[in-house]
Amino acid sequence: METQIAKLIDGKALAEKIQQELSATITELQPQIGRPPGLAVLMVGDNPASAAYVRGKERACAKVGIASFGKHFPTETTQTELEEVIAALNQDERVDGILVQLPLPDHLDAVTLLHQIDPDKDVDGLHPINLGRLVRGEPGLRSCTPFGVMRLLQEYEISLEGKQAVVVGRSILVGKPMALMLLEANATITIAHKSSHSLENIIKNADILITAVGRPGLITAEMVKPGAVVVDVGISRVTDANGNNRLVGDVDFDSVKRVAEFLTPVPGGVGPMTVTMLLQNTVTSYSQRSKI
Ligand SMILES: NC(=O)C1=CN([C@@H]2O[C@H](COP(=O)(O)OP(=O)(O)OC[C@H]3O[C@@H](n4cnc5c(N)ncnc54)[C@H](OP(=O)(O)O)[C@@H]3O)[C@@H](O)[C@H]2O)C=CC1
Ligand SMILES: Nc1nc(=O)c2c([nH]1)NC[C@@H]1CN(c3ccc(C(=O)N[C@@H](CCC(=O)O)C(=O)O)cc3)C=[N+]21
Repeated sequence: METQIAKLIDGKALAEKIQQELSATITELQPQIGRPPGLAVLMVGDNPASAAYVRGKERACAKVGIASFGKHFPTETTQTELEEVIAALNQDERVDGILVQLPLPDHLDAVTLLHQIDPDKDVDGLHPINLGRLVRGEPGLRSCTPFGVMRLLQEYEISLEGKQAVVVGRSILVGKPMALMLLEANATITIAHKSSHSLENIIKNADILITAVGRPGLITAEMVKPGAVVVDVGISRVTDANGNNRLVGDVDFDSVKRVAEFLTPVPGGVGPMTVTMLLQNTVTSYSQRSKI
C-alpha cells in the first residue's frame, strides 16, 4: 500500500528555469561590460566527490556563459601557495567569484583561506563579512545551499511567516545560514545537532523541516508532523540491495512521502539549486562590480 501524499519539490526544473534567466541576463549585460562573468573554483587534492561537484559547476558555468578560471592543485599544495593564488584572483578583473571547494586536506587551514577572499567575490557567502550581513539582515552574497532552499520554498509558495521551522545540522556551510534565512523570513527556528536530546521530540512540531546532516535514514515518517514541508539537503552515496551505487538524503523518502505535504527528492532537489545559486551569486557580483 503506497499512498504518496507529498508533492515533490522539483529542484532540477527550477534550476533549469533560473539558469535560462541567468543566461539571458548575461547576454544582455555582456556588451555593456565588455567581458563575460568569471568564476574561479579552487580544488585541492583528489577527493572524487569534490571532483564531481567541481565538474558539475564548470559544466553549468559553460551552459549559461560564465567563464571558468578553475584551478586544480595537488594534495601537497601549501597554505602560502593557495594564499598567493587567492590574492591574484582578488586582483584579477575578469574574476567575479572565487570558491574554495571544501573539505580541504588536513594540513590546510580553510578558515584563514576563506577570510582572504575579497568579500565582493565571495560567491559561496562564507566570508565573515557576508555571514555578518546575513546575521544583520543586510544585503550581501548568501550561502548557496540555504539560498537555494529559500528560492525553492518561494517558488512553491510555501509561507514561512510564524511557522515552526527545525534545521537539523549547524555547519557554517549549510545549517547555520539556513536557520538565519528562515528567521529573516519570520519563521520560529530551532537548530538541532549531535548533542541535541531526543531529535524526535524536537522535530515533531516542525511545520518546516530542513535536514543537513549526511546520515541516510535519519528522518523517518514517525518523526514527521503530518502535512509538514520536508527539505532534504543531505547527500550520501550508498550501495543498495542490488549492489548499485546511488545518492540518498537524510530522509527515509519512501515512508516520509506518505506524511509530508511537500518533499524534496535526492537527487534532483536541493543539489541542482546549490549550483544555480552559485551562478546567480556570480552574476550578481558581476553586475555589481562593473558598476563601480
Ligand atoms: N544538497 C546540497 O547542495 C548540499 C548537500 N550537502 C550535504 O549535506 C550534508 C551536511 O553537510 P555539511 O553541513 O557540510 O556537513 P557537516 O558534517 O559539516 O555538518 C553536519 C551537521 O549534522 C549534525 N549531526 C550529525 N549527526 C547528527 C545526528 N545524529 N543528529 C542531529 N544532528 C547531527 C552535526 O552536528 P555537530 O555540529 O554537533 O557535530 C553537524 O552540525 C552532507 O550530507 C553534505 O554532503 C552539503 C552541501 C550542499
Ligand atoms: N565551498 C564549498 N561550497 C559548496 O557549496 C560545497 C562545497 N564546498 N563542498 C561540497 C558541498 C556539496 N555541494 C553540492 C553541490 C551540488 C550538488 C548536486 O548538484 N547534486 C545533484 C546530484 C549530482 C550527482 O549526481 O552527483 C542532486 O542532488 O541532484 C550536491 C552537493 C556543494 N558543496
